[in-house]
Amino acid sequence: MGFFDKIKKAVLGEKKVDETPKEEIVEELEQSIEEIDKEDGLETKETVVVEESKEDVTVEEIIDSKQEEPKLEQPKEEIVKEVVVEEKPQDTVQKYDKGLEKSRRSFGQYMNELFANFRMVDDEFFEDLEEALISADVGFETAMRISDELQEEVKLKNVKKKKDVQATIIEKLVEIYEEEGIEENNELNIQTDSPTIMLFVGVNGVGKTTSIGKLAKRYKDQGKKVLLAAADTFRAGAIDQLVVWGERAGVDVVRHNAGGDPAAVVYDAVEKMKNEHYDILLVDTAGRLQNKVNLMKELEKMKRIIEREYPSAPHEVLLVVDATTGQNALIQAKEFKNTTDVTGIVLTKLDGTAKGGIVLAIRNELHLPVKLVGLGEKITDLEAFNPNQFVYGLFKDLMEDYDG
Ligand SMILES: Nc1nc2c(ncn2[C@@H]2O[C@H](COP(=O)(O)OP(=O)(O)OP(=O)(O)O)[C@@H](O)[C@H]2O)c(=O)[nH]1
Repeated sequence: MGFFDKIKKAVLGEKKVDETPKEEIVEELEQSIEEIDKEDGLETKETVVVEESKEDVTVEEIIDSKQEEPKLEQPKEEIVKEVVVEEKPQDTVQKYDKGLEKSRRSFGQYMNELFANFRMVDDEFFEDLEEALISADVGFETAMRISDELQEEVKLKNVKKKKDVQATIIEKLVEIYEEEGIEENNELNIQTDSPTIMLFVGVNGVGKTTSIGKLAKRYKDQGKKVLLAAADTFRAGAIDQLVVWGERAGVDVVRHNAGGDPAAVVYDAVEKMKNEHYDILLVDTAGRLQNKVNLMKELEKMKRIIEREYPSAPHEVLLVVDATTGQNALIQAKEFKNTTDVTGIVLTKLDGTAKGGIVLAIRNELHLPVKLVGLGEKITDLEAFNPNQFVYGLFKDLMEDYDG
């Protein structure tokens, strides 16, 4: 099996996943329902029409709307069930696929430009390659590493053909995720038999509150009792925003007034967690990097309060960074890593950027695991980071070109 086939298999499974676009699934669903309606002598047109304005309408939403319809009992439910079952496994693949579209396109473009005038693998080619990789936001160190490794490989295997050089580059990029000896656990450290507490840090506007809201919704849907703590007391807006996300997700929020002591919010939240038996506590903190000492002290104080009640907590300190800021995200991550014990990264707004290569830089230069990725603004658009899916989403077109 080819190198890229292995990745494809890991992402898509043995069988080729049906890549039917959601619109087509919906259309099929509508047609099936119409047929059943005709058999039943019902006119369904107006009830099954998908609202044009709802661009991102989910199959679940459509299904919900259909379940309200009268008289269509068993047969429609069966169709609906089928669609749900088929949709779920590829939903994540599609989200990665869509979320990484811009990055994939730009990466492909850099590679195409690089190889447009390819003649041979000489010094000039390696310089151009380094430039192309840096432009694709994989980071300076990563670009140099790939270039060095490629030079060795070229000598070792006498790689000359354009196609083989291209394949080797992608192979090297993918290998960054597969290095032995570097432990990377992309799973969130969720406790199964005791409460889980996670702190979220990151500068303003990166998507901290949104990510907390999305994660809260996910755990709530799994039947967990979730509590949020608005410990970013620096800005009144941040508190209000968390309250709004709490409402959206249907979970409780502990809040104080703006300007209060964040540690006092955490104290109240921990008490509430203990007394009312919450499963998960997500703490929104203020991430003011301009004052590192204060930030460190503030976080340490919060941790001490948490540890007093739950000695193994916090179970995660997640740094939220905005992928659209590219290299700035990397710099922020480096600074936070030096300031506090970050256990993982939440990389937001991947859908809005062509700088998806930043994941490779974070992986190669920081050795901090990316644990969650934001792939859109909807409450369901937060995904567990899956390296295979990421790599496939980023290099899919190139893999298909080179691996046949
Ligand atoms: N496209 C896209 N937008 C996102 C994503 N995550 C967050 N956003 C948007 O980013 C903006 C900022 O998000 P917030 O959650 O308010 O950021 P924050 O870090 O909490 O910022 P402060 O509240 O100012 O500290 C909002 O408009 C979000 O909708 C994502 O994954 N994709």
